[in-house]
Amino acid sequence: MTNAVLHVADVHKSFGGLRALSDIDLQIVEGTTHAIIGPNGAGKSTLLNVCIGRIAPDTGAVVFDGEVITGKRPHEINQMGIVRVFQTPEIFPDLTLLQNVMVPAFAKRDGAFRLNAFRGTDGETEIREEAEHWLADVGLAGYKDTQAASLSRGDKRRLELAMGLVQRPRLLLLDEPTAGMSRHDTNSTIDLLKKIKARGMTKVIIEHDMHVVFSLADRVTVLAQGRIIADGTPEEVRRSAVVQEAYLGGAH
Ligand SMILES: Nc1ncnc2c1ncn2[C@@H]1O[C@H](COP(=O)(O)OP(=O)(O)OP(=O)(O)O)[C@@H](O)[C@H]1O
Repeated sequence: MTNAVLHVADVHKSFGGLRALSDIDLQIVEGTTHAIIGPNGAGKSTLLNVCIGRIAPDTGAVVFDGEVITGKRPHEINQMGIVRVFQTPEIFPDLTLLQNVMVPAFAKRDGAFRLNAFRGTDGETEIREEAEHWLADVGLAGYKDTQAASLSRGDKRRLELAMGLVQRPRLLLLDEPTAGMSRHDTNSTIDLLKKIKARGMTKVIIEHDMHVVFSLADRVTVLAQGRIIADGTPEEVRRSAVVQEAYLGGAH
């Protein structure tokens, strides 16, 4: 048995007559960066949503740190240490960057964010310092009092990452971290994610950009039409005839 942090065990999910996930069995090993790739409609988002409790599988289970999490609510799974960032920008545009990072820090400590949390509470200094630390970590220390709405797309992603890191996740799920970014922003995001990778944090990345996948992943799982068609090192996957066929036959 491997030291899997997350085990997706024999998961199936249909939407009406459409089989979005079939026979999915996947292990995410502690300390690795594991990419999930596949053509449009392959089932990547559905799989991620099953892992964070937003979608219930028809059969099968998700086991996190030895505990079955299937059936738990998304916020419970989040509290256990699975943090998802990106895809939809989930920042607070009217708040400053510092306040944005303080919100999940409060939520992590208190189990929920209280509207009056910014007003002098016992832990505010500690939480402020924690938020400042993670803003600096993603390179945004100089903008802590700036309103989040004014950030560039790349910097919004950095902010989201800080909001995820402040929760000190056991497993970080990155949903298309470079979608819609310029090559320059993509490369600086890769550098940032490499820095986080060097600390040994376990990460799952859903990504279309192969440059990002091959720059970061230790292991790659390829989905097509709801099934795992390949799983291996980036080199093994790159050379796989089945994978090449799936991509040539698909939208990419
Ligand atoms: N809530 C839903 N109701 C019905 N069908 C759905 C639902 N969510 C996803 N699907 C379908 O399930 C299949 C898998 O979708 P999913 O979004 O998981 O794929 P994906 O690999 O993330 O695609 P993309 O790369 O385009 O985001 C698709 O055919 C999609 O249309």
